[in-house]
Amino acid sequence: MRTIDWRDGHIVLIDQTRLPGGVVEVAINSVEELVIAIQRLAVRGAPALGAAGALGAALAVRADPARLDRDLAALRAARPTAVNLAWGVDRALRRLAEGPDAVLAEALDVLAEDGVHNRSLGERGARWLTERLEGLVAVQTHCNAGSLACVEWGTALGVVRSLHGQGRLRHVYVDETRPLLQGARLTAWELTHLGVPHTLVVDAAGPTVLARGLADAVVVGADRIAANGDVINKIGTYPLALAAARAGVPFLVAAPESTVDPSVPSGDKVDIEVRDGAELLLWGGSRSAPSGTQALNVAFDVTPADLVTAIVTEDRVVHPARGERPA
Ligand SMILES: CSC[C@@H](O)[C@@H](O)C(=O)COP(=O)(O)O
Repeated sequence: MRTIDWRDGHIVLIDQTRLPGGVVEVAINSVEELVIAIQRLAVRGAPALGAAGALGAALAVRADPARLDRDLAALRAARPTAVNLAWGVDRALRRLAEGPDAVLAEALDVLAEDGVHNRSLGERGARWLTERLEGLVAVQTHCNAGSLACVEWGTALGVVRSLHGQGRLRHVYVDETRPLLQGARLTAWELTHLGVPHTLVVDAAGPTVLARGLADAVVVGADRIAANGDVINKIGTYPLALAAARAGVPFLVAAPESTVDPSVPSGDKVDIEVRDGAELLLWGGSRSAPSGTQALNVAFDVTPADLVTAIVTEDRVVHPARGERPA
């Protein structure tokens, strides 16, 4: 089942806020509804946001032409950090002159390519690891870069799935990924369904997992990759990269080419999303900090290129720590 798809003239998506409680599908009939779904993280993860952008553009061009510019601007701006969202909008609009059916066809191509690209980059990432590591491989990951973050298959979890398929995977350590628990709720849910052995740890334990030699590599996805190889991903990725360097284990980033943004020279130029402090201050509806406490809810961080051992995409491997640039 795809995370996001087009059915009977509208978008359907799995509401990720409802997992792991249950798989609940939501129908999206307008750009306005889609923007809300993106902002509340019902659909999330960079490649899935690319698909949402493309399908959202298809919805926009079928609606009232007087709203088109406003709808497209709202869609592009729904979340600022993952470059894939605006990329998906622009990709579908390439065929605007041919009419709404052509825009939809282009959007559906984006969805079809997602699974193909993810399988390819997953295999490339697994090969990169098995050429360097002996025996069974244990992986540490962060956030969710699985099929739920894409249309299907997954990026970092695509690497994990390839390793698992080859009988080369020992274990996956999953950071819970505060404050919205994409690791605990989504990655652990996916790995459970795949029959992949895994262990959940609090985010702060990630560096200790590496220091104790429990994981042989860190494998994560990305929301944006700057031209110099800086990697922008879920907050908490950068500490893992520091710990991986200290422990001498590779830090591997698995992402499609659509996540590379040649227009951004380095990570410090990327708009990092700051979300509502309530996500930190409330826990299951009750306060986790005294009333009046301020919260800074920074949703992403920048891992400098010199800590990124390799980036694998559907087309290539780039080694930023050796000075290679993705763009
Ligand atoms: C293949 S998904 C890569 C990233 O998008 C993922 O690691 C991530 O940081 C997602 O953040 P989210 O806030 O859940 O959209």
